Amino acid sequence: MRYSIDNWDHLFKVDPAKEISDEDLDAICESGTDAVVVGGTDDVTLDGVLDLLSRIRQHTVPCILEVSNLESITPGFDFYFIPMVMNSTEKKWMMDIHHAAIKEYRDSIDWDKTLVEGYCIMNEDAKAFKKTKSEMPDSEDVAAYAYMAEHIYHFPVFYMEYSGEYGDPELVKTVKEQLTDTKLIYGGGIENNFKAREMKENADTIVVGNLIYSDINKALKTVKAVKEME
Ligand SMILES: CC(C)=CCC/C(C)=C/CC/C(C)=C/CC/C(C)=C/CC/C(C)=C/CC/C(C)=C/CC/C(C)=C/COP(=O)(O)OP(=O)(O)O
Ligand SMILES: O=P(O)(O)OC[C@@H](O)CO
Ligand SMILES: [Mg+2]
Repeated sequence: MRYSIDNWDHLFKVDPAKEISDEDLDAICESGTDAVVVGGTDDVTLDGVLDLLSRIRQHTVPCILEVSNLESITPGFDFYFIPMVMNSTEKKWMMDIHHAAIKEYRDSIDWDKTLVEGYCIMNEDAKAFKKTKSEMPDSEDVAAYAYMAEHIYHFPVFYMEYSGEYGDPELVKTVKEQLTDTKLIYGGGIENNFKAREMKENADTIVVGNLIYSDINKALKTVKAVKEME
């Protein structure tokens, strides 16, 4: 089947490095979310990825691997998200690691199922920010990254990543205004229905991650909250 992000309002992101009960994972998969993303920053192993894949595969929800390292890439997902960290100070996270992956996997890649994400990480305390040695952009920088994502790199997705922290809705609005074809994903600190809706006002798609582990019932409610908009 060919999936498309064009109609995705809501994604859950589950972390292979974290424990999740069958009951909670089943509820996530049956919640009505548009897809379940498997991804994290630290301690992502092939075993952890395969464990989640086999459990999510018991449901019909589309299952996406957001690739975080070369060691945990595996076939079997409906879709692959490839992060490229635009505000990293190291070329590795925008070029070298992808170059290595292409050398290893180029014959296995189905580009119809692969989506490149221009990431801008905006929480200094996030593991991904530290790992990629990102530098904090100001509003003008973020808008310029978004514009570059669309017009220079032709990325299908620009991802405003506040992982662990709630971002600035006004900045999300400004960024959305830079984009025509490139889709805007917002993720970070969505911990209730209000925040889910506030970010979905301007982002094309919102991602709920940590709330799954801190308050599963609130996390599940965010699906209906954004699906009821419009
Ligand atoms: C066999 C097969 C099917 C092959 C196809 C595989 C495929 C499609 C390959 C494509 C080729 C390619 C170019 C791959 C690139 C692979 C790669 C290693 C990219 C680097 C990704 C990257 C920049 C990682 C750095 C960390 C990062 C930005 C992760 C994104 C996820 C993220 C920010 C999670 C949030 O963090 P979290 O862990 O949740 O934080 P907390 O724990 O604090 O909550
Ligand atoms: O974990 P939270 O803060 O919900 O962020 C979601 C996602 O953007 C993380 O990559
Ligand atoms: Mg997380």
